[in-house]
Amino acid sequence: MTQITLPRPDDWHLHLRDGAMLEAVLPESARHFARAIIMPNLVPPVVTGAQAAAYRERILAGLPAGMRFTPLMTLYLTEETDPADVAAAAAAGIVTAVKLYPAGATTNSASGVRDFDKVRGVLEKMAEIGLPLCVHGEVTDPAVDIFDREAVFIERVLDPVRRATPGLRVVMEHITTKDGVDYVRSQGEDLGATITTHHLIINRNHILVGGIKPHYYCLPVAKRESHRLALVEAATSGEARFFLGTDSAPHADPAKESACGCAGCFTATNTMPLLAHVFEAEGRLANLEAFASRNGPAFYRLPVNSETLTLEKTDTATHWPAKIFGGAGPVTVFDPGFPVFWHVTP
Ligand SMILES: NC(=O)N[C@@H](CC(=O)O)C(=O)O
Ligand SMILES: [Zn+2]
Ligand SMILES: [Zn+2]
Repeated sequence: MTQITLPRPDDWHLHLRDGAMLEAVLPESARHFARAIIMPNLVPPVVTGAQAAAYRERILAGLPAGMRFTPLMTLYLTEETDPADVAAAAAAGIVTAVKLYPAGATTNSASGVRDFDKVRGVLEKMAEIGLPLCVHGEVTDPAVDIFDREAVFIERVLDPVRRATPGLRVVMEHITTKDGVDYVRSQGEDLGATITTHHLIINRNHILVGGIKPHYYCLPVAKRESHRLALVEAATSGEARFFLGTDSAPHADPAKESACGCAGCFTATNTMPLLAHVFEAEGRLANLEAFASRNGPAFYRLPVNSETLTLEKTDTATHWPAKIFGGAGPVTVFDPGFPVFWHVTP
């Protein structure tokens, strides 16, 4: 038996949704993670400080008795966002970051940004107060191939926006390419990146070979194997600017198993055992602590959690429920497609 104990991990990119879905998925995250950056892409989106405060209350109210979990709230950046509201929400401790969705890039992103000149005032205010911008980094130009959208976003949008706003602290969310890894490494300390669990495990073949697998479909879509390998190398390197953001994104099964299925993988339940597997396979288990517990707080200028989490490896494969059930319908838990021998100790 092998064991590893880490400071309790955090999830720096999480979709908790609302209502019945929130109630079903919240314990799955709270069981292992101390804090999470909560994505604001509800319908309608969380755009003001008051809405973020109300959403935080709904999350805390949904937490089962005996569980501790701190939701770190974000605001959904729109072309109408008021810099003063953002600054007030940050000063009051209501929001930890602002989220940029290019309009139409992903699930519930219709209110996102089309014209970056319209958000210049907000970005400048954020640079001034040190509030991070979390970015869904894909262009939405229909002429750009879906597998190239991250690389093109870096060149056409991200790099120009960062140059135009010196001091802006940016997290490239859920990077999926070697281009993303290389860009982060080429830049200074004001740029970080989250990497998801599933992008360390699947490539585009997993989605498309032998029949289409809707539960492996997420955005940004998984890329070819060479990109997955670059992500694994970066995540397991221990380097400070790469940290865990699961992007666990629940959709009820009928919405995924459909002629037009939703994007999102649900990994809240089994992320920590899966990461232990991936890091051990690289001979880098010792760096799991950096990736899951230390680098995120360092970037967000928050303390590392004082509580711990222990993972244990046994001779028998770990089993998770294939689905979790709640009022919003069944949600399929991400299946890595190979046996995993790690579990989180109770
Ligand atoms: N990752 C996804 O595939 N889906 C996310 C949105 C997002 O993070 O882009 C969702 O909200 O369902
Ligand atoms: Zn996204
Ligand atoms: Zn997401």
